[in-house]
Amino acid sequence: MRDLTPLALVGASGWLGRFMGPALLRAGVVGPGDFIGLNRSGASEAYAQWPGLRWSTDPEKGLEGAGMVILSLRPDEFRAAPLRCPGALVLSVMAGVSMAEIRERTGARAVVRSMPNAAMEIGQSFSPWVAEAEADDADRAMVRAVLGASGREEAFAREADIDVYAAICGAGPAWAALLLEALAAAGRAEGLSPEQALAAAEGAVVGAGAMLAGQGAQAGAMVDEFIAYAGTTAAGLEAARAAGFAEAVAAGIAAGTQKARALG
Ligand SMILES: NC(=O)C1=CN([C@@H]2O[C@H](COP(=O)(O)OP(=O)(O)OC[C@H]3O[C@@H](n4cnc5c(N)ncnc54)[C@H](O)[C@@H]3O)[C@@H](O)[C@H]2O)C=CC1
Ligand SMILES: O=C(O)[C@@H]1CCC=N1
Repeated sequence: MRDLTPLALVGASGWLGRFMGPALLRAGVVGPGDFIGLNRSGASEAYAQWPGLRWSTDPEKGLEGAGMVILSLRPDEFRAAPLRCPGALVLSVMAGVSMAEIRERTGARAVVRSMPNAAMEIGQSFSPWVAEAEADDADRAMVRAVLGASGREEAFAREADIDVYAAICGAGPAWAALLLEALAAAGRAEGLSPEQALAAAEGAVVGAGAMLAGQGAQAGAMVDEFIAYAGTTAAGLEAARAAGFAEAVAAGIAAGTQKARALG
């Protein structure tokens, strides 16, 4: 079977990388001897429990012989650096950089794109991914293992959809934070102290998030049930709808999707 090691993580000390790398090592997806961390600023503290890891600031040397390369750097950084890794399986988490461009710039054997999110920090990212036809079963299994070490992964078919995934899933924690913050601000406006408002908003968002796990298909029915109840929740939901709640979210997702498309 083809050897996908060593695995090189470019951007290993970045926002996502410093959680993704340690998660891979903890889960044993790769052994410490088969991991190469690449980062311009060197090793992050997040890797302190693996003192013998191979680190490089030089992509030319760091990527030499890599069986798999994860690209977790920003699109403009990717475009500015020579990141050649001919023959490697490349998994990119970059927004907006197409498979075709990644293949051309890296010389990859096969390219996979994913859109994880910052919940990688707690091993709770939802990470949809799409693979080129060139990726074989072993490549796909490795991608599942890599992304699965930081949460839940799910394959999808059309690369074009990844820009929408960027707007919804990539930004996932930001959307929940925005809702929490808006709830807290509204609580303050209704007379709660800042502390009370934050505790109330956090409690509502966190508890609801846990309750909705695996229940996405029921969300519409749940809203209908609350509306039919005709109590305080219904009053709130109806006023928010009338004020353009759905339109505001749709505008946000359209803008995020557009931005991802424009990066390409
Ligand atoms: N932060 C997030 O919530 C999400 C980010 N993404 C995508 O993930 C990618 C990485 O994002 P972040 O971790 O937020 O970025 P970041 O800016 O925190 O990390 C990128 C790291 O790559 C390093 N780097 C840049 N060029 C390099 C090079 N040539 N060689 C070695 N290291 C290099 C930088 O020093 C930095 O530490 C981006 O393309 C972004 O679109 C996707 C989903 C969510
Ligand atoms: O905000 C960003 O550009 C990155 C990519 C998708 C989510 N976060």
